[in-house]
Amino acid sequence: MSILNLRQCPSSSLSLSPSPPLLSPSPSTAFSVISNRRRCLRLVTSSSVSSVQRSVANGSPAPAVVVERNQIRLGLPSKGRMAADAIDLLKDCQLFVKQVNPRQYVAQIPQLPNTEVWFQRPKDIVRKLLSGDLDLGIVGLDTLSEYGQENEDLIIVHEALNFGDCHLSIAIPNYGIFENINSLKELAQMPQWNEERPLRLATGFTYLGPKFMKENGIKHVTFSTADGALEAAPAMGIADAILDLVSSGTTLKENNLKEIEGGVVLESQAALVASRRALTERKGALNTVHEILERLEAHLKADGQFTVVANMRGNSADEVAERVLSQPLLSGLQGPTISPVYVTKDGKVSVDYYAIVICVPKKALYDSVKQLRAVGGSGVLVSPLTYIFDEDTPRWGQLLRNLRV
Ligand SMILES: Nc1ncnc2c1ncn2[C@@H]1O[C@H](COP(=O)(O)OP(=O)(O)OP(=O)(O)O)[C@@H](O)[C@H]1O
Ligand SMILES: O=P(O)(O)OC[C@H]1O[C@H](OP(=O)(O)OP(=O)(O)O)[C@H](O)[C@@H]1O
Repeated sequence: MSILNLRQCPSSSLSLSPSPPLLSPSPSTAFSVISNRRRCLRLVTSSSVSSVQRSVANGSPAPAVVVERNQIRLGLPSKGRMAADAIDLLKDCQLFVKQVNPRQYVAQIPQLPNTEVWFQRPKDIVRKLLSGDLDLGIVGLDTLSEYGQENEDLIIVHEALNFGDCHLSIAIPNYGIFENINSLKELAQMPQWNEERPLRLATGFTYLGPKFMKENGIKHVTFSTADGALEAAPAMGIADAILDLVSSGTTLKENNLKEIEGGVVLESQAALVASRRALTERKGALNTVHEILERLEAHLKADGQFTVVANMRGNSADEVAERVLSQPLLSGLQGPTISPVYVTKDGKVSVDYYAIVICVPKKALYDSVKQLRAVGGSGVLVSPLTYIFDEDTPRWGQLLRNLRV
């Protein structure tokens, strides 16, 4: 599919140039017509290397100015394993993405009236953040690192959105000459690899792969690339090893491959990313990112916690507090809330016991209940927490320092 984006452009400023090949030996057929003026003709094709990617590869900043428009643009994965989770996460933050139909690539979030959602492939979200066509995006850290190539215009606003967990890792066969090889060091030292016969690594990560091997001093290595099913490459005799994403590890196991010590290039999960230029120059972008960040943090923080309410007999709130705080899992977020429970006895209002309210991490729930019981807690009620809004989000302060605003 190709999109013709027509803006007026002086013909003298047009340039038509074939893109240089990256790692792939086949010459790219991508052409871009670009201008350094704001009014220009841009031809966007689905070919492998776009003008944006070329500018990333050259390390040069994308547009010199922020393109004028009124809406803040948030890029979300259009399909694949991240798409539904990204929408669900926003929904959990009370940000409802309204898409008229699934084939429409633009949507609205009524709660953020100045923001448009654009559905894009993850790698295109990164490219469009760099070109200035998107301001914010949700992508995996792996995609960000591969296509962002450490470009300083990309800022990670929230690095742990709690979905899309995986890691990028080298894997080798668990048979033949690799049977006793269990680390990157051992792999590098195998006598089989030399200038004439280097280690052949198949990967879709054509930026991160060579960078990682270089950083680890592995010289005798060549790279090949494919769009999927890389795990088949060693058995087919096309590669000696692969570098690919792993989550459950099932695909590796089913293809008689194993990971090796020191072979993890990066850990990844979904992240909220922004264009530095958009945050500093686009009106309203910083406010929007603040709101999204606050909602995300409040939801994600609450997601790992339960509210626990229990009753406890005692002579005073202070005495109950001492008992509760003697237990390591019962201090809550800031400390327990302890309130008197009023009862009527013989016509008189009195306080025999206290209600304790604390937040406990979900994974420590049962141990916390045991500790509560151990100090006299009874009638324990547990309910999920929806949001925890702190006074300020540490990531917001970090972002402002990063932007130096
Ligand atoms: N087991 C996994 N394998 C691949 N990606 C995973 C896995 N687990 C989580 N992810 C995340 O999902 C992203 C891949 O999503 P998806 O498969 O939709 O896109 P893609 O393959 O990058 O897209 P495209 O089809 O446009 O090339 C990865 O970049 C990573 O962040
Ligand atoms: O560790 P696992 O849970 O088994 O997941 C890892 C596999 O998932 C991804 O492939 P995907 O399903 O996207 O298909 P692809 O190979 O066609 O990209 C990735 O490229 C691995 O092949």
